[in-house]
Amino acid sequence: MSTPTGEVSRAAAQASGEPADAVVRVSGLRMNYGTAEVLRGVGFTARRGEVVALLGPNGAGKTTTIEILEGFRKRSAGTVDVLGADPEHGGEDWRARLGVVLQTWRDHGGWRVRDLLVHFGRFYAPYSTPDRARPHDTDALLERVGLADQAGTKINKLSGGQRRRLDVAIGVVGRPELLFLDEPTAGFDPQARRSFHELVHDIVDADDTTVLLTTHDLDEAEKLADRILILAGGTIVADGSVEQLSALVERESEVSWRVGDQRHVHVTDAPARHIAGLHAELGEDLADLRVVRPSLEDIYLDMVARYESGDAESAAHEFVKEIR
Ligand SMILES: Nc1ncnc2c1ncn2[C@@H]1O[C@H](COP(=O)(O)OP(=O)(O)OP(=O)(O)O)[C@@H](O)[C@H]1O
Repeated sequence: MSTPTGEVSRAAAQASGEPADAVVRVSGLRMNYGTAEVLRGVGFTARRGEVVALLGPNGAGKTTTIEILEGFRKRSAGTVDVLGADPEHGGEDWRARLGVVLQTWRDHGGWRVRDLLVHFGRFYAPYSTPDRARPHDTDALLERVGLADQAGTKINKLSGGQRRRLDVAIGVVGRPELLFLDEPTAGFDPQARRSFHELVHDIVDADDTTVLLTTHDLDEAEKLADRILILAGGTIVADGSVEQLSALVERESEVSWRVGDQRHVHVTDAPARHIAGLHAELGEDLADLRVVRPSLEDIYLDMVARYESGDAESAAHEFVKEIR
């Protein structure tokens, strides 16, 4: 699908059933570190304005995937298209359309907040277009991320939460079409996490930005993302909204009850009907009735536990069985 310059034909992509407004297209992506096969055929797309979470256990290959998409890491095989180019051949003009929220800046502690944003913003000015004036107006951006009062503060005097807000401001100062967030709220308390999520939504909605974030936390993926991709065993083992993925796992419930001393168990996709039948049949003899529906989280956490005990391949395999 790629031409020698890395451009991908939109017609070819549409013919293959991919969305026309895809900003990221990945297929058959493989990555080996020496003899270790970390990615074994990863494929997904992300559309314009979509917030996509790449979720998976420690060491599943999330950071590797986004580093390949950012053009920071050379893949072993597969096709990758990001904003119409192969990241391995993306030039400065391509890079200017991306935003990356890195872990907190430590090198610029003596800089003042506003000066640093102006400094980074200058890089984007030559890439301004009629549709997207670059960079963001500095004061408007400071206002939006809640740092207007800290404009003249030195970075080493900011609190942890304020620094993270500055990280986001730096990531979006060039008004990116695609923003990468690698484990954006690792180590946050619940309150800081919630306010960070609101900030990301606010910023990306305003510019219809596509966001690709990594996390190992299902709750974070659910709060931030329109769509979740679960990476395990080197491939994407599930792809959908939380509702879609939950619906897949909630098909089968386990109904258990007791009659006298005897306990009974029945697995069904229609628990209400089964319970009504039991009630009609057993009346007052029906005791200790329980319905257990495994949630997406139960199944995900089981998979992570198995994965982290060293059984990555069977963890991924069992997970796929559970949700199909
Ligand atoms: N430069 C490298 N050289 C060799 N192996 C690497 C390198 N970078 C990552 N790995 C290995 O590749 C695997 C995937 O790592 P990666 O950081 O992409 O996973 P991750 O899903 O982002 O993990 P985490 O959630 O812990 O950050 C791990 O086993 C890691 O040890």
